[in-house]
Amino acid sequence: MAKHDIVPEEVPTDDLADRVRAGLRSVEDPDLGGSVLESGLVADVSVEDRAVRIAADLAGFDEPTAEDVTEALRRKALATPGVERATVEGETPADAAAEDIDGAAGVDTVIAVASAKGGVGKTTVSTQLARALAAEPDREVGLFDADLYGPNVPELLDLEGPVSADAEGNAEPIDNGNLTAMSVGLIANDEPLAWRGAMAHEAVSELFEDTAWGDLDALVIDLPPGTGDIVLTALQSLPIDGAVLVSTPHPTSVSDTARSATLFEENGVPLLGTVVNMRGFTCECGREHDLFPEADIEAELDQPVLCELPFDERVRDFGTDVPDETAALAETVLERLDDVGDLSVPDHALDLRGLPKSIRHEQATEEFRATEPGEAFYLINDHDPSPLAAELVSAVGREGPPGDAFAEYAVRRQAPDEWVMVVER
Ligand SMILES: Nc1ncnc2c1ncn2[C@@H]1O[C@H](COP(=O)(O)OP(=O)(O)OP(=O)(O)O)[C@@H](O)[C@H]1O
Repeated sequence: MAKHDIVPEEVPTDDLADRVRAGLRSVEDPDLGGSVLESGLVADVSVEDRAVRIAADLAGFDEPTAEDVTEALRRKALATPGVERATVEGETPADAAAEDIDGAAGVDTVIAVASAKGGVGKTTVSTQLARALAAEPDREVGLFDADLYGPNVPELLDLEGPVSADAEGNAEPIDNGNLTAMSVGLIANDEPLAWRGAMAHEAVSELFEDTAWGDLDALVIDLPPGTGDIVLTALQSLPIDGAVLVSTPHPTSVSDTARSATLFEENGVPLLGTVVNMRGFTCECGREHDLFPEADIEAELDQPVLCELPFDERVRDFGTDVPDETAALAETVLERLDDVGDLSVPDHALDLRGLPKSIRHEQATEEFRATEPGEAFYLINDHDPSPLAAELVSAVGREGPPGDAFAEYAVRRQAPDEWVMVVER
């Protein structure tokens, strides 16, 4: 007889949760001794449709110990009559660290501006975009100049140090009227080369996090050019909601931009589109000239062109004026952010973070198999869960890439340590 046959059809979930808790009482906390319930290792037990979820604080254990504790908790839960499935979810070191106050905690939306090549107008676009966003009176906007080797934002915005620290020791951004800004150039004075070296790539994310941004609606980051270590670390560690790429219409700039686009996609940062800078110019007689009339950049990069900016020598003298093209760019960027916005994650999503890596795949496939056909399965992980999707395909006897095998399949990085995957079973 299957064990769930010996309990009534409808088991009140509170009773079942109590019975699971009673069973867990005999599992010992390997660190503090005594029961995992008394020691606080098990923070919560919840039940839905005979499926048990145990929230456990495994952050302080090494991998093998966390694995043993997880297995012991699952076995005990599954041994409780009426329980069909048991999942253990761990509080991650990242959850614990989230309690630390981070200078960027009050920032709603982070937009990165990047280019594969130097000199294509990335800083120009970043500052204009930030100014255009800040032109809306109710919107608080910041600009972070992460370009270690050519921090030009202080010059463009006419910013000067010194940078002072607030009571928590975080750097105060410089107030530029309607914008607040921080630049590695303000910290490194005239010696940006001093940032070179093994730790340079970490310096960008440290300065970002150690800046007291306050409550901002939007923060624009001017990334360094290229696809090197600094950009990669910034992509992986900063909470970027979407990226704007800047390219000129020149074929080499476009093909380099395609490489940047791949890097962003591989790191789960949504691409908002491309700004094509210096597309053409208007001569004194008033005629417009397109320098590369054949270039179909939208098709080549397979992503939207957000706007095309002409070559305009007045570009450095706009000051706080917002040209029509950049005002429209800001609106398009906000619309695109809505399009690529975070997936809304239900409470019952399977959170694999904090669990020993060796059991994550098993838990995910088990839970996915138990999902009703046609229902959406949500999974949260601390790194890209895409490789797991192939296992889900075969777990339910399907074939092909996940995008073809399932009616709905999406992976989104909501925060540096929060990747969400949704798959329709
Ligand atoms: N649309 C434009 N029309 C005319 N000049 C422009 C335009 N966009 C940028 N420029 C000029 O081109 C130069 C490079 O621009 P910018 O500093 O914005 O590029 P970048 O990509 O940030 O460069 P890097 O990161 O390599 O320092 C600047 O002198 C800038 O004033």
